[in-house]
Amino acid sequence: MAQSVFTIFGGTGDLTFRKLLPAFYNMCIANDPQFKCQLIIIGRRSYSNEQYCAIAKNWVKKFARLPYTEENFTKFTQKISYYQMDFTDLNAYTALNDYYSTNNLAEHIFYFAVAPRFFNIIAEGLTKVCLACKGKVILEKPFGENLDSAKLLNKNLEKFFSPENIFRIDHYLGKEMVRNIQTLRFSNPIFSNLWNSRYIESVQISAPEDMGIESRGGYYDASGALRDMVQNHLFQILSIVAMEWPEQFSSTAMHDAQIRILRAMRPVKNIREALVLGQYKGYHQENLVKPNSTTETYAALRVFIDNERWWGTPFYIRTGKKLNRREIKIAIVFRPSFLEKAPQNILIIKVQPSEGVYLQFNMKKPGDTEEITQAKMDFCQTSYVNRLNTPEAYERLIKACIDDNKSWFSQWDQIELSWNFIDKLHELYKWENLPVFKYDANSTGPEQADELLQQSGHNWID
Ligand SMILES: NC(=O)C1=CN([C@@H]2O[C@H](COP(=O)(O)OP(=O)(O)OC[C@H]3O[C@@H](n4cnc5c(N)ncnc54)[C@H](OP(=O)(O)O)[C@@H]3O)[C@@H](O)[C@H]2O)C=CC1
Ligand SMILES: O=C1O[C@H](COP(=O)(O)O)[C@@H](O)[C@H](O)[C@H]1O
Repeated sequence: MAQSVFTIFGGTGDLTFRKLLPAFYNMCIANDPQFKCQLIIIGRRSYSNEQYCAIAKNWVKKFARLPYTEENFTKFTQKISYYQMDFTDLNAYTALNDYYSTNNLAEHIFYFAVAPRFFNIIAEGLTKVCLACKGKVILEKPFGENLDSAKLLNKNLEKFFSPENIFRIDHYLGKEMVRNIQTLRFSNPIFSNLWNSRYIESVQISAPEDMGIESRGGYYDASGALRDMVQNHLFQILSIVAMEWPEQFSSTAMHDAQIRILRAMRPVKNIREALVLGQYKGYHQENLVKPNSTTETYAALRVFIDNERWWGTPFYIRTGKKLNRREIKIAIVFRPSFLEKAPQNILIIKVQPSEGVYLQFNMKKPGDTEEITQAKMDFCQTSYVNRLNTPEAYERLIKACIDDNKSWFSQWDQIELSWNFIDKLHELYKWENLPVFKYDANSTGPEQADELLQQSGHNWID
């Protein structure tokens, strides 16, 4: 197999250090003869290769799935070339093209690991790179900053890259337990028969993070939690949890099933009952954040899906920065039993940090009593040994791109529908002049997010 040349724009950014380099390290040292790559890292800072690799080393040590060894890291650094350039300078691309020719680099995969406002300019610059239009491009989420910019971006990118070479990545679609949702749902009649509003009271998708925005103020302050997490990752999860049986596990069938859910999302009328935004205290002191910024670092929302299966069952979504924990989980809360004292059954799909499934049901307390107690069955599929063998999301998706497999990449119509929904939420929130509530770092977020559920007699499952 030919060697793929990955050019990573945004090579000094958080995504590259935290996720991409550790993923490439894993793939490079995994001894897969099929995997051959070269990494051209684009950054505007003045680093030698050695300096760049010395910084990368600490990130790889901390985040790579496979064990760090000096020998392996040295092997990995042989694949890395740091290339200094300001990617907004259109003249700089001629020199980049010369660099590719001198070093005989073809089979390009361009990775746009940058804020979406830079996608256009990089694509324009690449028109000066002879082989670029034959290459593939991986675009990070969010694709655009709103519906209008996403449409324009789509049009412009398709002028340059052919549609089959455009890979819109959403790394949540590479996560093991997100991939598992459909198997869990459809291959288990004990779940599939109950997977509807008759039996399910609410669905809760939670993705709290303990980190703040770290060094990403430049990107994050223009984005916020709804654009950064909900429009893409969490709506993808919602549509997989809610979709109908896709008839086959083919990518087109699944994509169509997801699209039907996004179309059925009920437009919000009363924003006060649907959305709570928050911002952690101290956010204004973060680097590159505008003074008085009202960007939300927390979002909680309630969504309804207007179809027969989900009529009347709310889907709650919450995510935020600087909260008291980092996890992703999907809680399916079943309707109460006719026995008043029996707590509700709950099924939790644990996506991270541990992967597994948790089921809560009722038993008789042992002994001479009729009291009810909860049985908590916790299946954990992450053990240390297993983790070493589970390809991480980015590894999977990067390999899929090399193989031209688009099954688990976002499609344009999904992006369009979810932007449409998110834009309206933003507009309504602004129109009603609703506050962005302050919350303490290390907390569960603003208390107004609890009230969002309490209005329907529900509570977040923690
Ligand atoms: N961080 C994460 O965990 C994830 C991020 N993403 C997505 O990845 C994208 C980037 O995010 P993230 O890495 O966090 O953002 P950062 O702000 O950390 O990184 C942005 C990068 O762009 C570079 N850059 C900006 N302007 C220029 C320029 N003119 N010339 C050259 N380089 C430039 C920055 O360089 P410099 O260092 O010099 O400022 C930096 O390397 C976003 O779309 C985000 O949604 C997706 C999944 C996960
Ligand atoms: O896309 C993004 O994802 C990360 C969270 O990813 P995870 O795999 O660690 O759950 C988030 O921190 C970042 O803000 C966002 O851009």
